[in-house]
Amino acid sequence: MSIMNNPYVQIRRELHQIPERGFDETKTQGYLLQYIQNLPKEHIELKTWKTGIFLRVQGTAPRKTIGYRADIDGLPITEETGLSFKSLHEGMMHACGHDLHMSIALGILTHFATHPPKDNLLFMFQPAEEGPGGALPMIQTDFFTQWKPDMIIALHIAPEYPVGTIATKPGLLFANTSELFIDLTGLGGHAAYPHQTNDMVVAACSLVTQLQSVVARNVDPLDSAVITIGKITGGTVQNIIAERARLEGTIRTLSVESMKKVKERIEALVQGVEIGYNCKTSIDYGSMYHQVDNDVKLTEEFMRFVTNETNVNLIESKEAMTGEDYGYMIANTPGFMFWLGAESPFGLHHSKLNPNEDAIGVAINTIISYLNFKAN
Ligand SMILES: CC(=O)N[C@@H](CCC[C@H](N)C(=O)O)C(=O)O
Repeated sequence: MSIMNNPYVQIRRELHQIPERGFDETKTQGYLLQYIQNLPKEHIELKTWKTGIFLRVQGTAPRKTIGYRADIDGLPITEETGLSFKSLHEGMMHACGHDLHMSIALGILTHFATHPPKDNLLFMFQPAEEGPGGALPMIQTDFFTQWKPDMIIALHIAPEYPVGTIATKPGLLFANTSELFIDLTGLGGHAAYPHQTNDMVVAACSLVTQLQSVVARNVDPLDSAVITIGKITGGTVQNIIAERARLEGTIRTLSVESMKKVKERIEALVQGVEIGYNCKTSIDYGSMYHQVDNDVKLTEEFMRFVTNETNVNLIESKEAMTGEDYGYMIANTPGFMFWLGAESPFGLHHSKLNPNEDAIGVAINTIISYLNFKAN
């Protein structure tokens, strides 16, 4: 397929305009179903699950099933790209490339719906990757058990790599994650009478600073961890001392042991704030994601395939502190994930992320070739 005539660029743009939050992707699911409706039906079977879709391409002489996963949700970010096809949903944006992930999956699916390989293919359009996580409940369904793949693959766009790059590694690729929500409740009051109150804005600010010491002083420097507080809310108006504050963040670690240790330290610091600022606190860890652990043999084989059989430039990447609930999909089924170069001066989760759409054709061609190699 020539990149110039790639219809999946237009599909990506249409999906880009309708970003929706996890498990709220009704328009997105409707768009995907309408597209699939127009594919030849002889070789495909479809089941919807919540806002996601399972779709099996029946192989001509199946010995196994190969899974392909694409995530479908957007993020609560106000888009600032100025693109003609920018988001039509106020305050929502496909700022993590899932619009590209879906259009690439449709491109691959369209090819195999008309040219089925010997083996079965299972396409999974998965909701809620950004949270609270759709992969784990999706693999716990009867649909997944019935059509169970023997291996699964997935990609994620990478704004930092040029188009034409694929980057991955055998073994650990993405971190363990845990969301983090901390609520602080004290005694509010008049801005001019701080001595009669317990100010939760001051307590929250102190806690944010203390949390950074966990990574700096409690985690082995040769291991890696991140604590990010992405949102702080507190108080009501400028001249009232805040009764409540809330921190919302995420924890990332490369090992399960570090996650446990980081949480213990966070709990100790929160307890300290409770005593020091005379307030009540609560911690909620929200959703947690299993690390993405690429199957060594399959990933090495894929890396050799990319090097020998395609015009794509392969890079052996390092681990990243990003999280992906796809990790659950390949925790008990062999599989791997790879980065797809989609150069953009602004990175993932940025309001100006503008991936290079030429990456769509590169991915469709490369994955079709790889699946032809594995499934025939
Ligand atoms: C690829 C990517 O950016 N994934 C997200 C996953 C977020 C999981 C969860 N909501 C959390 O924040 O812990 C990421 O932020 O890495």
